[in-house]
Amino acid sequence: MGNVRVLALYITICCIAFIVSKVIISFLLYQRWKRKHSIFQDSISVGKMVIFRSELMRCLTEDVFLKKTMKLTNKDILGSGGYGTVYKLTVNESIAFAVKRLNRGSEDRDKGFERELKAMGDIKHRNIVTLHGYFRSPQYNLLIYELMPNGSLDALLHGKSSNKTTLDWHSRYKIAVGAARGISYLHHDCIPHIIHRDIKSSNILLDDNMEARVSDFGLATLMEPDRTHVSTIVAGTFGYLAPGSLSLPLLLCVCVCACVLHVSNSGVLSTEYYETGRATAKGDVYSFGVVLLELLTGKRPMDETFIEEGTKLVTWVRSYRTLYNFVFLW
Ligand SMILES: Nc1ncnc2c1ncn2[C@@H]1O[C@H](COP(=O)(O)OP(=O)(O)OP(=O)(O)O)[C@@H](O)[C@H]1O
Repeated sequence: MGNVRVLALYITICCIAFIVSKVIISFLLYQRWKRKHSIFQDSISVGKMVIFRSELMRCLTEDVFLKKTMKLTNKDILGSGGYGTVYKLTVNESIAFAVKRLNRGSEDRDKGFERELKAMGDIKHRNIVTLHGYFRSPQYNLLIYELMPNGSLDALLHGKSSNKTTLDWHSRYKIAVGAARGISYLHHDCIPHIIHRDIKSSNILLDDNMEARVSDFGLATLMEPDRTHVSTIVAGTFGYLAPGSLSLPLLLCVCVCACVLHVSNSGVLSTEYYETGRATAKGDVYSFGVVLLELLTGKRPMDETFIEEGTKLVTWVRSYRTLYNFVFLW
């Protein structure tokens, strides 16, 4: 009888040891999986957080922000660009933000971060994405933006067919006018004036009313009102950069731009950013003209078919204009 009891005891101990070891192994594997999937593997508790005062930001204390940020995973990625990755940070069922992470270490990224802060700190305009605050730590710079639920114009026009929405002409017109108002505000009403330098469809985001909002001020340059240009190294996105002179197809768009942005056509014609490295407000107007062509044609400025044919959107539209001139004006 005594032997049976001892055997039972052994079996019980073995079972308990087996279960405990399984629990410990599962816990360690889970920790490893979590570390692999979490974006912020190192603690980011050391850093300085600045929140610009607004009603909405009352719910976001530094503690809540850091806790939620540490839990971000790849599933929360909204998109990524040349300077960093943007995540959706959900605070509660009704409040969410877009957090842009810029890794520190590269001088370029640090400069981009400072530019965004300088340019965006005080801007409140219905056609510009609001910057709510930022967090600066030794490893990362984080920018906290208003979340744009309808993504970017680029994704709407050229995204995967599954999530592509067809834009009617009224929506396209509304987006064009909204973006023009945002750019006009940067050029004329901000002191110092702001030259965006990277106007393109992926930097035009859409709010819940499909209203256009200009975003991404990582290349923005500040300019005193009495100056006409700022000399910089040429940066921006190929296909949107102003060349030595304005090509004909943009004339149509420029008429619209000129009306809304109060820039004279002759001014736009003398844009020379690509050749001289002089950033001017007119360079933004040229890039905006390319966005208008994108809205009108639904084609990317550097569409694959264009590259195959050794052309680009601007030149392609020009060929149609030449045809139009030939048929109707000759
Ligand atoms: N406030 C926001 N709300 C919702 N989505 C956003 C927001 N900001 C950015 N995004 C998404 O994240 C993507 C990446 O944005 P980001 O500004 O980092 O790069 P980009 O403008 O696409 O490219 P690049 O930085 O190379 O010019 C955007 O295309 C957009 O889809």
